[in-house]
Amino acid sequence: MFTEQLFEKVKPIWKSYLEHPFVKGIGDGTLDVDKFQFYMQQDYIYLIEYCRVFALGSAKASTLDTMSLFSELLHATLNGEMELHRQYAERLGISREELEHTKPSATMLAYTSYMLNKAYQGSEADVVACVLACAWSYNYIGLHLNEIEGAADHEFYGDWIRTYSSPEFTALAEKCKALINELAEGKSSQERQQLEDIVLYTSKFEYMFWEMAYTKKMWVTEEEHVMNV
Ligand SMILES: Cc1ncc(CN)c(N)n1
Repeated sequence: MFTEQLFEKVKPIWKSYLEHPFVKGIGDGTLDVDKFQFYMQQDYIYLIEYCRVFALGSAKASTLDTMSLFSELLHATLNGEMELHRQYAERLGISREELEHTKPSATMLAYTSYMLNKAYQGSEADVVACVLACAWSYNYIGLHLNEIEGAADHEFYGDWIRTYSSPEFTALAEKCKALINELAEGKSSQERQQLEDIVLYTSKFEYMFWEMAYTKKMWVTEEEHVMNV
């Protein structure tokens, strides 16, 4: 199956997520809350753009089943996953306004711009390739962290782990996998390579996102500009 081949390609990158201090910190509950807050705000505005990618998928869908799946993913992200962020924001004393108007970091903007560009230019299969690493790798991380004794019961990070390891989130990731397997069938090796490239690039962006969150990196600082003149 196409997703099995894809997994072999992205495995080293995805394994590095599990070793990343941000992800490990969620798993053992030691992550600094200010880093999580930074992540959660960037992730909220990431998800707004991610929803637009699903909408493009619906517009490009060649069957009603595919159109329906993209609209299901859009609905689940807007009203399910983003509700997790809204609840964390409330716990952290961040208003809805502030959350929605978070200033974008360079990595968040680069990642979402890449997905939107590919989704606008490409086919419905390219759109699924754009969202695949997002849905599947979060489920992969959620399921791994859920195996750590007591992690899902952590009073702060437990909600995050329970969301991404939930049967509902797992089912959505599985639907994305099934759709790309269906769409990849009958495609030329060049077209399959194109899909694989999108999944590889988005997987690399996922790592950069964890790193951005851990270092709370927005943009190159004034000092760095000065040093490089
Ligand atoms: C950056 C990122 N990638 C993926 C997901 C899971 N939808 C997310 N919330 N944020």
